[in-house]
Amino acid sequence: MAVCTAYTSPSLHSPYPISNSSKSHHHFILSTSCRSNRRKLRGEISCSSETNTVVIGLAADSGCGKSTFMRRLTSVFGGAAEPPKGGNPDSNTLISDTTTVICLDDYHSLDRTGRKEKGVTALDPKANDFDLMYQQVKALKEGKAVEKPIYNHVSGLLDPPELIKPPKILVIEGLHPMYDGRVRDLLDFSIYLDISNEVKFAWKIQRDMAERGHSLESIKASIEARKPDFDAYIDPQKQYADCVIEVLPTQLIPDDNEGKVLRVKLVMKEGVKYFSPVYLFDEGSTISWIPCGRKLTCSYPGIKFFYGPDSYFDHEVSVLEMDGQFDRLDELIYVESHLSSLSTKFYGEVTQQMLKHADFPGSNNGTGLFQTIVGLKIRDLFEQIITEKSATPAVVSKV
Ligand SMILES: Nc1ncnc2c1ncn2[C@@H]1O[C@H](COP(=O)(O)OP(=O)(O)OP(=O)(O)O)[C@@H](O)[C@H]1O
Ligand SMILES: O=C(CO)[C@H](O)[C@H](O)COP(=O)(O)O
Repeated sequence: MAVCTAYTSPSLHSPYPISNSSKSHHHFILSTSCRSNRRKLRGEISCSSETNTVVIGLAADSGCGKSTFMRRLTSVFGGAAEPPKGGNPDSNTLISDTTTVICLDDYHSLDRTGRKEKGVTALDPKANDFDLMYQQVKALKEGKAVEKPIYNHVSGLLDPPELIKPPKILVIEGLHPMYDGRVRDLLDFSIYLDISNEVKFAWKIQRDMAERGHSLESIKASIEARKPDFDAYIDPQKQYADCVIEVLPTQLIPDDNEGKVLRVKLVMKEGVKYFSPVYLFDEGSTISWIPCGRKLTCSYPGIKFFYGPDSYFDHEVSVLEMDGQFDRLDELIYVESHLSSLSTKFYGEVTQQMLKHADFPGSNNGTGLFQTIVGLKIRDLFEQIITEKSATPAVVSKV
C-alpha cells in the first residue's frame, strides 16, 4: 500500500535529499511526488503513488561485468543511456528515458589518498557513506531529486555533486547495494553477479593487461589484496539477491584453465513478488538438455543446459544453467523456443536482443543470455508494479 508522508523539500545545493535532522521529515512541505487532495485534506494528506521510482540493485566486484549488464538492461527499455548532459565528464551516472543507473562508488567517503592513509580498501564499509546512500536512494524512490556526490575514478577524488532526478527505474550498481539493511529494504529487485576467481582473473587479464597495460603480477597482486574484504563485505550479499548469475569455468573441457568457455548459472529465488522464474520445458522438473544437432550448430566442446529446483542460502530457488557457447547467435531462437516465462513481448525477443548486441562481451554464452533474460524480467516487474499502482486508488494517510 502506498503511503506518503510529508517532508521538507530537498535543497538542490545540499548533498542531502532531506535535512540531516530526522525531525524535519514531518514538516508540512510536500515533495513533487505527493499531491495534496484539498477536498480530503482536513489534517490528512492524499498522495498519488504513481510517480514512485522502482529501485533495482546490482552487486558485483569491480570488473565483473556490471557495465555490460547495464548496457543490456537499458537497451531492453529502448534508447541509449548517457552521462548527464553538460555535467562532469567523469560522471559515473547513465541516464536513459526510463532508467537512471547510479554507481555506488559515488558514496565512497574516503578518496584514493584517504583510503591509502587509513589503510582501507574501497570495499571496506568504513570507506563508504551508507547513511547518505540510504537517504538519497530513499529520496529518489519517493520521487525527490538529490544532489549525489561523484567519485572521480580518473583523479581518485570526490568531485562536486550532480543533480539526479527521480527516474521511472533507478538502478544502483556497485560493490554494496545490499550491504546496508536500510538500502536493501528499498530494493524492488536485486541481482548479484557471482564471478568465480578463475574467471575474474581471466577477465581482469583481458582488460587490464590488454587494454590498460598492467602487468600480470600487478593484476594478481590487486586481486589478492582485495580478496579478504571481498569475502567479508561483498560476497555475503549474494544471500539477499533475488537472482544470482554465477559464472564458472566450463565442465565440458577437462581441466580447462583458459576461462574462455563458461558455465553460467541463473539462480532464481522462488516466491519473489512480481518475479516468476524462467524454466526449461517443464516447470519444477529436473532436466538436462544437449540442444546440439540439427537445429543448433555446436563446435567443440558443445553446449549443455540444465534446469531444476535447488536451495540457496536456505531459500527455495530454480536454477537454469548453460555450459558452452553458441556458434551462431541467430540459432539461439531454437533455445529460446524451449524456454518459458521469459517475459518477452513477442516470439524471438531474447534472440533479437542478443543479436543487437552481438559485440558485447559474453554474447555467445550464458552470461549474455541470462543478463538479457534478467533485463526482460526487470521490465516485466516494472510494468506489473506500474499497473498495480495505477489500479490502486490514492491512499489517504494521516501525517
Ligand atoms: N560476459 C563476459 N564475458 C567475457 N568477458 C567479460 C564479460 N563481462 C565482462 N567481461 C570482461 O570484463 C571487463 C569488465 O567488464 P565491465 O566493464 O562490464 O565490468 P564492471 O563490473 O562494470 O567493471 P568496473 O566496476 O571495473 O567498471 C570487460 O572489459 C570484459 O573484458
Ligand atoms: O572497487 C572499485 C569499484 O569500482 C574501485 O576499486 C573503487 O571504486 C576505487 O576506485 P579507484 O581504484 O579508481 O580509486
